[in-house]
Amino acid sequence: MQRVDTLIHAGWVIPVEPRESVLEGHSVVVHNGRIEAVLPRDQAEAAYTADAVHELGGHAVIPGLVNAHTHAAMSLMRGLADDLPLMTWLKEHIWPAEGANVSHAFVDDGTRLAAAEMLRSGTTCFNDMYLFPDAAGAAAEAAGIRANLGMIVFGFPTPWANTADEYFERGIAVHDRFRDHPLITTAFSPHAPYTVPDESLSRIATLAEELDVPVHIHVHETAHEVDEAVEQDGRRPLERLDSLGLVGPRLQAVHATQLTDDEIGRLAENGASVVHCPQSNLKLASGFCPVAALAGAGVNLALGTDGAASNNDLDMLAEMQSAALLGKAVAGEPAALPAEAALEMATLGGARALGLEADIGSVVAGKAADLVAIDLNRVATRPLYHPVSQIVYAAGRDQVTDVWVAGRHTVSNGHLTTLDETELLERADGWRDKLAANA
Ligand SMILES: CSC[C@H]1O[C@@H](n2cnc3c(O)ncnc32)[C@H](O)[C@@H]1O
Ligand SMILES: [Zn+2]
Repeated sequence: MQRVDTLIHAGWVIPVEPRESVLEGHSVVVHNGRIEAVLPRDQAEAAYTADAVHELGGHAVIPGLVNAHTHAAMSLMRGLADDLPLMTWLKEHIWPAEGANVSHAFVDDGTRLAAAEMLRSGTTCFNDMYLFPDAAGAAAEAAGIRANLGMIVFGFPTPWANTADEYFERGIAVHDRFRDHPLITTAFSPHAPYTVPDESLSRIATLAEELDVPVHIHVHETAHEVDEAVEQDGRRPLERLDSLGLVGPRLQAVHATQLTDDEIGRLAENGASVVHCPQSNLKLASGFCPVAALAGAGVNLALGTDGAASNNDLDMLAEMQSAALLGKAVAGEPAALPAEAALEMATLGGARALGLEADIGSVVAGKAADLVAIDLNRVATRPLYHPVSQIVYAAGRDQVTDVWVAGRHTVSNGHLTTLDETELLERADGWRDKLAANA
């Protein structure tokens, strides 16, 4: 008998790799933060004893969800400005509020609040794009959640940096600080083609190769963005990014609601990922990402919530359901984006986009033990024909009971083990008062 850290006896294990696999009555064996084995329960019990044994018979265990695009600290701006189109929302509400209020302390508190919401709803990894990424990293560390921090770049001053050189210096300092961290990685995160000049974008193309990191950017979010670029520059933004060397396997193209067939082909040929944010696109009326066409062309698809100021939650289960339903509506085809494909987008697709597929995204021996247990023994998900159908089309985040990140039990029976929720709420209220006073 081998002694290990944790044994999870599940009703079903949904490994995601291979896509259609559902392992009934299986156990996940966890040791030193990694998945040691996934076995039928009787075999696991015959071979292993564990310090912690979890009986989760009515539960499905899935890979930790990967939120592939968010602005975590914007949880403190949830509900600040609703029901507006993107550029009015940004220019008249969000950017002024950020200019007046965002600081290291704001990002620390906002990211902790977001991490609590994400962990409790089954997200174990988030791809962040926000000011003060050093504070976001420290908050993620405290929460015990995996994070990819944005080395952000804008073409104008913000509370984080004033000049192009300052953005690069500060971003690279964050990269260096977290270089060997077990849960934290970095990406270049130029905000968008319309806010970052060519010189900075080509510098990013070179540095991303040197540092071996992805490039995370909002692109083709609205028709207005594309039309304005064509008017000013004679080219569509993706063409401009391509000419600057940014359309390649490192690219995480966020939103991509406006794509021609040629552009879909170009993304596929170059191995780029698209990060679909259906609820933010719906709320800002930005447009519809052609996910079925992208999947058909072989483009890797990931899923993100965007920030809580435009979503207005960080709930990846709900996002999966929206993606699956909208994918069918946009394609005019109910077979487009089946439940298994939506789950893959929210897990392995995100891991691939972040360059972390060797480590996370599926429940496979050797990968990190980023795991989520969902209680299917509830009225919302019974009777049960297909666990994956219940997870994608019916389950709510209140059904997430247990979460492990690299083997650490961060949510236990619905309770966060790493952060004090009462304190998070008090601080959130404090920021609400400050933002309201500064408005
Ligand atoms: C580079 S820091 C992130 C920056 O992005 C802003 N933002 C939030 N949501 C969106 C969106 O959907 N499109 C474009 N920009 C967005 C956020 O307020 C920060 O300023
Ligand atoms: Zn965004």
